[in-house]
Amino acid sequence: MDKMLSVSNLGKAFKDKQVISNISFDVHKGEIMAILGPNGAGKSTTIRNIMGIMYPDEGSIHFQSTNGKEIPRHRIGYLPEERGLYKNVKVMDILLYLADLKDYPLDKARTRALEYLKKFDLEGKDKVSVEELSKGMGQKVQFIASIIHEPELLILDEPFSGLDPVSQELFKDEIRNLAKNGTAILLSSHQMNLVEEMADRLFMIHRGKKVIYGTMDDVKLEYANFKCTIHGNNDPKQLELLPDVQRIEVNEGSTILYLDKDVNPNQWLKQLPEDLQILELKINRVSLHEIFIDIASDKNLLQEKKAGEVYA
Ligand SMILES: Nc1ncnc2c1ncn2[C@@H]1O[C@H](COP(=O)(O)OP(=O)(O)OP(=O)(O)O)[C@@H](O)[C@H]1O
Repeated sequence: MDKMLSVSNLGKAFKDKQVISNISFDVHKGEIMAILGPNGAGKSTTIRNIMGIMYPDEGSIHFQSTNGKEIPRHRIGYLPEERGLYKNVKVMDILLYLADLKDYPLDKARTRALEYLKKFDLEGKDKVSVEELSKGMGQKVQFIASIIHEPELLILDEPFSGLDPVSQELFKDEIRNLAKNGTAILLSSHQMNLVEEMADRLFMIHRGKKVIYGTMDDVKLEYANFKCTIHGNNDPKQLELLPDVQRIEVNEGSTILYLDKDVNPNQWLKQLPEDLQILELKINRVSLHEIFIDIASDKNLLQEKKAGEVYA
């Protein structure tokens, strides 16, 4: 697959504080690559360095188009984390102004703007000034601004934050469409369910360092171990001592047993003691959300893996 963006060994410090180090990943044509991590992990700093809003202390950033040449800046789209458009300007005027800055033909931009406003339930808002829009509407207009010029590479910093579920679906569909049509997409998010549904690959960052990098399938296979939820009145100590149990979580009337990697659930179930009270039992894989929480809270789901050693 064509690499459109390569980030190599990026490092950045603010005063004495190292905020990101050794960050390396690629984004390919037609893929959705997610960068995720807890608050303060370094996602926006990484993106701002890529966008040239600040300069890295170490490492390099390389944009490459499918024709082998560097992607010119005007072929990149960017939705910054800080939302905000000029307030007393009409929606169409701002979209055309931003398209013009990207050297995009104005007649095409006008047609695309009207199409997208319709698609995002903002039909007729082209003549309204930005200050009259709700927060979500403003976010939609800013999203349109980031794609109006048909970018080859699109970078979206927290595109879903503050959106209602219907608008989230609209954004999701459009982002998928863009990827299907060949746009390389890098998005940051901490909404795991959305990332799990959409991303082809992901890069998880924690305290400025890589903890996971790979395809969604690889990540699930590697980290999404099985967990077994048992409803019943049982002694947590007995459950904790069962084979292949990494750790347990005791809730009211039920216990979740997090199992080791590579456990075969059929065989594991066969060796449960007969005196265990089972009112209900469920086996499923941990979600990306749980993997994320474990990493963010330094629990031991990844204890066998040292951060940064997982994928090249
Ligand atoms: N301009 C700056 N000066 C000093 N420290 C900064 C600056 N920008 C970011 N930081 C620090 O860098 C760290 C990473 O911040 P960053 O905004 O990249 O995190 P993030 O992963 O995007 O977080 P969030 O999900 O909360 O937006 C934080 O500790 C933050 O305080």
